[in-house]
Amino acid sequence: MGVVLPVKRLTAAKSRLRGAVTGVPHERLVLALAQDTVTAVLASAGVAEVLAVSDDPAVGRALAALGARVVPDVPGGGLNAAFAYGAGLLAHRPVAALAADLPALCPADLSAALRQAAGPHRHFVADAPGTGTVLLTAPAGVRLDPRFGPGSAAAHRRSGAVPLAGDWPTLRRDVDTAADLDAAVRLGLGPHSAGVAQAPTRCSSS
Ligand SMILES: Nc1nc2c(ncn2[C@@H]2O[C@H](COP(=O)(O)OP(=O)(O)OP(=O)(O)O)[C@@H](O)[C@H]2O)c(=O)[nH]1
Ligand SMILES: C=C(OP(=O)(O)O)C(=O)O
Repeated sequence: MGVVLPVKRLTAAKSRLRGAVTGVPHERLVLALAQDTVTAVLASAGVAEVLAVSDDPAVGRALAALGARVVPDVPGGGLNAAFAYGAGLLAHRPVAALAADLPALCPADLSAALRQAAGPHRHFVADAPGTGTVLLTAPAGVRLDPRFGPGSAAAHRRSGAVPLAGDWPTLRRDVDTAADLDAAVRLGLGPHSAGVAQAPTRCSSS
């Protein structure tokens, strides 16, 4: 499976999270979320390649250092354009589109979801509240057709993608707000976010 992760420019990304950790620059927190997400993805069984889509040079350097391939964003395209572009570059193999704001992600949860996503259909995993999407997959040669954004779980279902029903709490825990970050802290954070938020670490990513 090839995994595509989009990361906005750090100054603009995750605006609802701004100020969530007192004394920590916003850009540092957002980068740490992406670093922990990529670290867990790279440690997950079934992942052959990780492609980050970002225009931010600091994101590019940090994620490339972890082992991701990094390509620039689609000018003016937005989140779904970034996912579609990245998926197109990996279309020779099954593709997974993953939010880059999953700092509690454990490789075991992602690996289990990717195993269930095998087969001829597109699949998705809803976020913890059930309205958003954290993961969308497509078989090799099938258009990803991402519909991320408000109400994306219903939109992905309407588009024909099949919901995956596993528990996977660390996969479903995306972080958009300070309350989401608190919930992720309770699961245990990856090392980058744990350092930034001075919180406990999660399952081992290696
Ligand atoms: N490359 C790229 N990534 C994006 C874009 N928009 C969102 N993302 C990333 O997609 C993931 C999910 O982002 P969201 O939480 O939906 O969006 P956000 O705009 O960063 O957050 P808010 O400002 O709080 O709405 C994060 O990793 C973002 O950095 C985009 O236009 N291009
Ligand atoms: C983009 C999405 O979510 P959020 O902005 O809540 O991260 C989504 O769930 O499709």
